[in-house]
Amino acid sequence: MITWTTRYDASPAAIDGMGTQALRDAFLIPQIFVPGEGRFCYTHIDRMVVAGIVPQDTPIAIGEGAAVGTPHLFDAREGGIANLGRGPGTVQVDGTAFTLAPRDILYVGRGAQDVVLSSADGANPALFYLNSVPAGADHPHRLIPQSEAKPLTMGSAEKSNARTLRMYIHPEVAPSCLLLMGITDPAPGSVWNTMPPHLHERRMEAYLYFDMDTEDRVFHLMGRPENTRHLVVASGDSVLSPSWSIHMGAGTGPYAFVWGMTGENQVYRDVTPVPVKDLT
Ligand SMILES: O=C(O)C(=O)C[C@H](O)C(=O)CO
Repeated sequence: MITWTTRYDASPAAIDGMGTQALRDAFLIPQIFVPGEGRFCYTHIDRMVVAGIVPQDTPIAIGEGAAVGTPHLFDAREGGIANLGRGPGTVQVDGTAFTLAPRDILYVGRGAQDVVLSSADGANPALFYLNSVPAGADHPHRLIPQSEAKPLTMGSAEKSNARTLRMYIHPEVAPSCLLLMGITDPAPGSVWNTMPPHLHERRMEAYLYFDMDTEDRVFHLMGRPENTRHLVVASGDSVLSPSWSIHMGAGTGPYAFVWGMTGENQVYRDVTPVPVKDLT
């Protein structure tokens, strides 16, 4: 079964009037992985589609495009599909099979029609996570194993923010039209991600937190630098970060997250860092 929800964009001023639930309804996509289902969210934030797909014994086809107004989902879009489960899974794109080990990402180029996802073992299913954005150019489908991603080490243990960020869909690794996608792992004992917090006015971003203990939470910070809010996030929750919002988070235990971006450019360092002392 595939279900779709929608999120409209919100302005920086809108968060002034939002209580906790309104904030969550606008910026959080809760529990995206449901066994046997595909949960899709059409966001009006740069029209990114965010989805979790968990095939068990039956493959799940996601190529149909009614929800985006084209015959097929990828007629005018590209996408990245990460396997965040513990077991392998396969994505068939127009008859070509790509097998994704845990932490591999498949780039699906514009024009794909039949896209069918399956798990090798329904009892230990692949957890497929999709970011899809409008595309104006064709790039070939490409499997990016974790070993081919470009790692960047950032932060320090002294500041509790040492972490490894791996770029998968990025011009230096696997070209795309405007999608960027990667996975960040805080080092053991480090809790903070995305330090220093920053804005990138020319790109939106979606986070998907995963590999967390059921008891743990990440406190994800968002909002304008002078007007911050927080979202309490569990494993399998996705957070939408409009271009006007800072983003950073701290976890109560180990976690990882997938980041996906789109917008005007693919310049990862086109960001405006905000010193922590300037946040209020
Ligand atoms: O921990 C980090 O730093 C990140 O992963 C940063 C994200 O990639 C990001 O926010 C990019 O703008």
